[in-house]
Amino acid sequence: MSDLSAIVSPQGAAPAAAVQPKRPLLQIQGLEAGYGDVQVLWGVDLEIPNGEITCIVGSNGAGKSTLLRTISGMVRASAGSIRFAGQDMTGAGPDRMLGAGIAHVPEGRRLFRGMSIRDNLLLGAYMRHDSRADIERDLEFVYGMFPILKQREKQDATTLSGGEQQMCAIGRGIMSRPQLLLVDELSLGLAPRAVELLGEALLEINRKGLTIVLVEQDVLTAFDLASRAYVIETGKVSLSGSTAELAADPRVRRAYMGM
Ligand SMILES: Nc1ncnc2c1ncn2[C@@H]1O[C@H](COP(=O)(O)OP(=O)(O)OP(=O)(O)O)[C@@H](O)[C@H]1O
Repeated sequence: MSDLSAIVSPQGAAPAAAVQPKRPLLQIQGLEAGYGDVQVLWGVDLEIPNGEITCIVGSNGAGKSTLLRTISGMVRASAGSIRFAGQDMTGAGPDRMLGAGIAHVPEGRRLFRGMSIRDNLLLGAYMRHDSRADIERDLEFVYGMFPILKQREKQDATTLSGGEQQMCAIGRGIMSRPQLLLVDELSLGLAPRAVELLGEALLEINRKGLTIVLVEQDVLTAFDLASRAYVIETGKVSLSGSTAELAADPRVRRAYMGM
């Protein structure tokens, strides 16, 4: 496998080993956002520590995907602030967010039909200005992580199984050399074995220094992977803490873990 410190440190930032685990990479304050006249997020405060996996859980329609879309600039905030890697990014659109180091793996994967796996992966690198050799090296890193993608690289990406499409979508995110990877619904519609493989891959890239925010309906999967969690209810943060604390909280167990 190639050296991921190069992938997760796009602007010459400190390599993984030097990352301070508790320093917030992303800070959100009073975030409000929605679609037209429909407000979805109501004053969300969030801190994502550098080097960790943080999960966001909550019921259907709570606003989890909207929160990720607002962080990656696809939905514009109507109030509040977004600070990423020490810079004020409030109001930035998707290209600026991606350029700053935020990659978004959207719900439903959204791979491009009629395009090969390789070309879908290369699309993730479209904002990069570094050499072809660097991009090829990162492609080999993704192929090392998910060998099935290499074996099928010329195949139309949308003919892959759901789990393989999720690998391709995560790989496309990694191809932008992010500092922060947002993953919306890792496990939705996938077989348990696929979820296990994808979870192992996320843990591995996190161990190499990549900070991850995971939106996940399956709270047990989310708590297995993440060290911290936020619970979102009707567009507001209702609870937050370590996943160990929240997994022991009767409110979380009753509402989200069926216990
Ligand atoms: N593109 C859109 N246009 C208008 N309303 C939207 C749009 N996307 C989401 N919504 C609405 O915003 C609210 C929050 O949706 P969102 O997808 O963020 O929730 P979620 O917590 O991710 O839920 P789910 O797990 O069901 O996707 C819902 O009421 C939803 O109908």
